[in-house]
Amino acid sequence: MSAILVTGGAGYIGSHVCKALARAGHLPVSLDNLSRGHRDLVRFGPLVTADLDDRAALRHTLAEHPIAAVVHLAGYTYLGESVRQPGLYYRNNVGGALALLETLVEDAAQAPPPLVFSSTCAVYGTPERMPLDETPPPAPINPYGRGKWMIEQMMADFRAAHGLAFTALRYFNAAGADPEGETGERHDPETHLIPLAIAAALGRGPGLSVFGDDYPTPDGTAVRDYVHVSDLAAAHVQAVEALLGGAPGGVFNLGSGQGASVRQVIAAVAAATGCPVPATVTGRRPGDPPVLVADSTRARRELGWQPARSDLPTVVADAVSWHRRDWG
Ligand SMILES: NC(=O)c1ccc[n+]([C@@H]2O[C@H](COP(=O)([O-])OP(=O)(O)OC[C@H]3O[C@@H](n4cnc5c(N)ncnc54)[C@H](O)[C@@H]3O)[C@@H](O)[C@H]2O)c1
Ligand SMILES: O=c1ccn([C@@H]2O[C@H](COP(=O)(O)OP(=O)(O)O[C@H]3O[C@H](CO)[C@@H](O)[C@H](O)[C@H]3O)[C@@H](O)[C@H]2O)c(=O)[nH]1
Repeated sequence: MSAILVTGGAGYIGSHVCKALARAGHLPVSLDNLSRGHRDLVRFGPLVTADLDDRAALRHTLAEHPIAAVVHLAGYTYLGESVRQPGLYYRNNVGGALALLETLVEDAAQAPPPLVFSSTCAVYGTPERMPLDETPPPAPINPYGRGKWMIEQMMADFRAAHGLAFTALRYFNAAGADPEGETGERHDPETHLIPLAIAAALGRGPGLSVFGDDYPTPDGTAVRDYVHVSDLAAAHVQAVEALLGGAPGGVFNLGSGQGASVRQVIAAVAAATGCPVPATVTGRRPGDPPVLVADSTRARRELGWQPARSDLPTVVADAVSWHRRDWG
């Protein structure tokens, strides 16, 4: 059994990655400062409660467990917040990643463990061609995306200087929840469309704000690619195992390949809950591109990735089941 360090393992995607790693016979060792994660979602291996910046805790964790690889998910994740508070994002996400990278390569006598990094389609900015493969040069339009692109470039520099092998997984919109109900999405505050639409439908939150209906899309609302979090988790296991097997690593877009507009998501939530979603159109959210849909051919071909639950009705149904349970 190999121990895999999972930063951000108490978070939404991280907890699903831990489950998938454990299922595949690995020991996920979560490192999370619990600033936005949840202790009770760490169910599949030990938790080290520490900040990425705490180099002593990182060193101790690396010494205590024979860490074969690292999955680096820890970070802040809100595009809108990053526009309002860029310093927070550069300090936590870029500064945190730098502390991690420097600690991983500290012991010059040993090859650093390979790293799988949570990147995002937000690195592409407002690309012209859809679906989107990995060829357009990154041109992020918000501090969150710019920070993720900086981290990808930092990892490439660490590869050149220190032999760090890495894979960057550029996720589109993570959504849904573990179909067995062991973990799911619990952001606080919640800003993501699907949980907010479910909360509005079930009377657990305010009516939904639709951020703009004047986009150049068929119904005027923004189009995104909602990919099931369990499918994302499976890709992490494949990426880790490829690196452990000596593969060179790479950059992969992870999405379902299907675009859904905000209005289509609202309709899917209404169908899954049997309740209408009260919604009002407000202005566009700064930093939001009109359309993002993935071409994940490279991940399918090189990692053998096969998304199984990423059709919108399944994504929404799994999210509804989780929230009904989690909200009690
Ligand atoms: N949710 C999405 O749709 C999406 C899409 C693309 C990329 N991502 C990336 O995936 C990763 C996970 O996203 P998520 O939705 O699970 O978010 P999340 O907030 O649920 O999880 C992030 C976790 O990181 C922890 N964390 C944050 N800063 C930390 C620090 N300095 N030290 C230690 N722990 C820290 C938080 O406590 C939290 O548990 C993030 O890097 C995010 O940018 C998410
Ligand atoms: O109350 C809301 C919330 C969202 N939206 C819209 O719904 C879409 C999806 O928004 P959201 O669920 O907030 O996700 P994103 O802002 O697209 O960001 C997610 O997806 C990105 C990749 O696309 C990741 O990088 C981020 O970490 C992750 O939070 C966007 O068009 C939003 O404008 C609304 O209309 N109303």
